[in-house]
Amino acid sequence: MLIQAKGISVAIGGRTVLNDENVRCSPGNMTALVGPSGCGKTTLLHTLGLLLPVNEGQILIDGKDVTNYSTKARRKFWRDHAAFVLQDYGIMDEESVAFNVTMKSSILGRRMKGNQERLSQVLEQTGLPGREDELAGHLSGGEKQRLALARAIYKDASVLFVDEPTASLDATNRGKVIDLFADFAARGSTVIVSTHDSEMISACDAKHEVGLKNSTYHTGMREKAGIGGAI
Ligand SMILES: Nc1ncnc2c1ncn2[C@@H]1O[C@H](COP(=O)(O)OP(=O)(O)OP(=O)(O)O)[C@@H](O)[C@H]1O
Repeated sequence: MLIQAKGISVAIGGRTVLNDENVRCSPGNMTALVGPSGCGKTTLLHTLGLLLPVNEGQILIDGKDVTNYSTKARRKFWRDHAAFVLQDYGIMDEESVAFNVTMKSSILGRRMKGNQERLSQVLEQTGLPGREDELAGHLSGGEKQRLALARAIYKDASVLFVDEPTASLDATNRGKVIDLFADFAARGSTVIVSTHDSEMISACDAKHEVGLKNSTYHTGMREKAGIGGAI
C-alpha cells in the first residue's frame, strides 16, 4: 500500500509539532523517518498510521483520501492491513508469548488455534525460539520488543509502522531485526520506521527528514539501480 502525507500539520496541546509535512512511503520499500529528538518522528508515524488526527493536509492510502476516515474505517484498516510496533510494545504481560504473537488463546493445554508452524518460525526469527508458553510479563525489555516484532511479522500485514525498533537490542539482534524488516519490504509490504539508528537507516530504501521540506531521499544498501536523489 502506498501511504502518503500531503501538507499535513499536527498540533498537540496547542503546539505545532508537524508543519506542512510531505512524505510518500511506497510498497516494497522501507522508509526511515529521521531527525533530531523531538522533531516529530513518532508523531508523523502515528499520523500516517491513522492513530492521530491532522489539523491540516491529507493522508492518502493508495491515492484515496482517508484523512476523515470514521473510527470504524480506521479500525478496519488497522485490523486488515496494518501492524504496529510502538514504543510501549503493547505487550499483554498476563498472557503467554504465544497469545501475544497470535492473539489466539489456548484453552487448558489444548493446542493453539493459531498457526503453530508459523508461530515457531517467527519466534525463531526474532530470537525467542521455544518460548511460546512463557508468561510475557517475565520477559526483559529487549525480549518484549522482539515479541512485539514477532507479532507484527506473524500478522504479515501490508503496512508495518515501527517506532525505534532497535532501541533496546544488542548488536546481534539488531542486525537480525533489520534483516527481518528488509525482507518484509522486499516481499512487497510498506515498512515505515522512525529511527535514530544509522545501521537501520542505511538498510532503508528511502529516508525522510522530518521537519525539513523536500527531504525524502532514496538511500542505503538496498538502493536500486537508477533511483537516487530527492523523490
Ligand atoms: N501527547 C503529547 N503531549 C504533549 N506533547 C507531545 C505529545 N506527544 C508529542 N509531543 C511533543 O511533540 C514533539 C515531537 O514528539 P515526537 O515524539 O513525535 O518526537 P520524536 O522525533 O519521535 O522524538 P524522539 O526521537 O525523542 O523519540 C515533542 O516536542 C513532544 O514533546
